[in-house]
Amino acid sequence: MASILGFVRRVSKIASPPSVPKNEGALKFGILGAAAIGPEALIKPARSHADVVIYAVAARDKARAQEYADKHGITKVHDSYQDLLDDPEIDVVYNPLPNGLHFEWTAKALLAGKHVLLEKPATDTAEEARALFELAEKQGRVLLEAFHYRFHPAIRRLKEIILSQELGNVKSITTSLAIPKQAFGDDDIRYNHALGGGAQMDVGGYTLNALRYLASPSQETAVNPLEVLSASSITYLDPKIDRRTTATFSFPNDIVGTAICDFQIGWLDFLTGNAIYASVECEGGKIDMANFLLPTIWHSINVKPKGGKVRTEKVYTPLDGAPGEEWWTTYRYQLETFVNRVKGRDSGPVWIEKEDTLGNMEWIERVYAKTELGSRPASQFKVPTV
Ligand SMILES: NC(=O)C1=CN([C@@H]2O[C@H](COP(=O)(O)OP(=O)(O)OC[C@H]3O[C@@H](n4cnc5c(N)ncnc54)[C@H](OP(=O)(O)O)[C@@H]3O)[C@@H](O)[C@H]2O)C=CC1
Ligand SMILES: O=C1OC[C@@H](O)[C@H](O)[C@H]1O
Repeated sequence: MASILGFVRRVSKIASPPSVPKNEGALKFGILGAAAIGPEALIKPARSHADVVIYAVAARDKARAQEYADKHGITKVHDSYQDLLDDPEIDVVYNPLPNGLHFEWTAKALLAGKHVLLEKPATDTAEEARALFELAEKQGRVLLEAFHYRFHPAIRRLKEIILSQELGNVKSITTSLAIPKQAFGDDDIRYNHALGGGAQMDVGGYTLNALRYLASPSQETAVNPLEVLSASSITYLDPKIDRRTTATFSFPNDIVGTAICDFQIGWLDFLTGNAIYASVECEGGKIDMANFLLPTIWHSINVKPKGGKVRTEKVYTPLDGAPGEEWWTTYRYQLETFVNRVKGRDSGPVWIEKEDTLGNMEWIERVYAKTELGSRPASQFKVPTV
């Protein structure tokens, strides 16, 4: 009963988070594109953050941007993406454009002197991601690839249990992120090769990132695989667009990792726990985490010692006493840390470092090399010398 009440309380607060008065000097964010993900990933989380104002939006069609602004209480509507970047009032740019446009518009935002919260995957290629981080360093600006799930205390607790060696050494890890069939129409950006589509680019970025994080020997870092052992895809609409990819990797310390991503699983599989999970096989038993992606809604971490009793843990607030509420989404935790970084405050232990992003992009490309679908096309945009 208590857990049902907790679920209802969290879900209603996620849907309608409380608003707080804004501080003087709050960061002004501008959003590129009237993106579907904007409200969940930034606009709603910002309501409860005193140092964040969602100030401006621009879309290719101004009427669409105006509609988005009216709906979400955004003050300023710009005529174009570039106009938004040229607005001196804006401190931070949120880039939720299609993957194939991440490189160009993040580079332009950094060149305009903005900090950037960049949707995953960072770019189409590792080389592009490296160029963005080099530019961010030159410009002295914060750049974060928004792997939001890493900021939630639940995934950190899973990692802590692994590192405690309670069940001994890790032998293998499987991560899965699958979306029900009807979620995306055939015209979705995810099925568009020129825009950087494909399951491995999208949901597969998380499953790879989670493998790299859970296989690493320390709480704060991710480790790169040694090799893609096998990879196979089911394509859809376009011979280069994977709607499902399964890849296995060897990792240091004799760990084998399997990452499964899919845009089209059946509802029954989705609703019965076969869609979003991380499963860690250790010498002395198994640890399963259901819903590592959006744990605020609901999750469970089941620790199953061989021949022993199963223990279930659920973690909604940081165990180290850092700020957090049980209804904070992964995006809200991420925003807290991002703002602290931009403001030059102590931002705590969690961050997606440059090398983490570069590793993810490199190994996404290696999976596409193994399946022979090939990397997504690099941007034509050339970063001017600064
Ligand atoms: N962190 C997370 O949980 C999630 C992250 N994402 C990531 O966010 C990004 C956007 O995803 P999502 O919001 O679902 O996508 P949308 O389909 O809503 O597209 C985002 C925006 O892209 C703009 N756009 C610019 N050029 C094009 C073009 N040629 N074709 C189509 N759209 C274009 C549109 O802007 P305009 O309004 O100007 O027309 C649109 O609003 C992706 O990188 C995705 O991986 C997505 C979902 C969840
Ligand atoms: O969180 C997510 O879930 C659904 C995906 O397609 C999306 O792009 C991703 O970021």
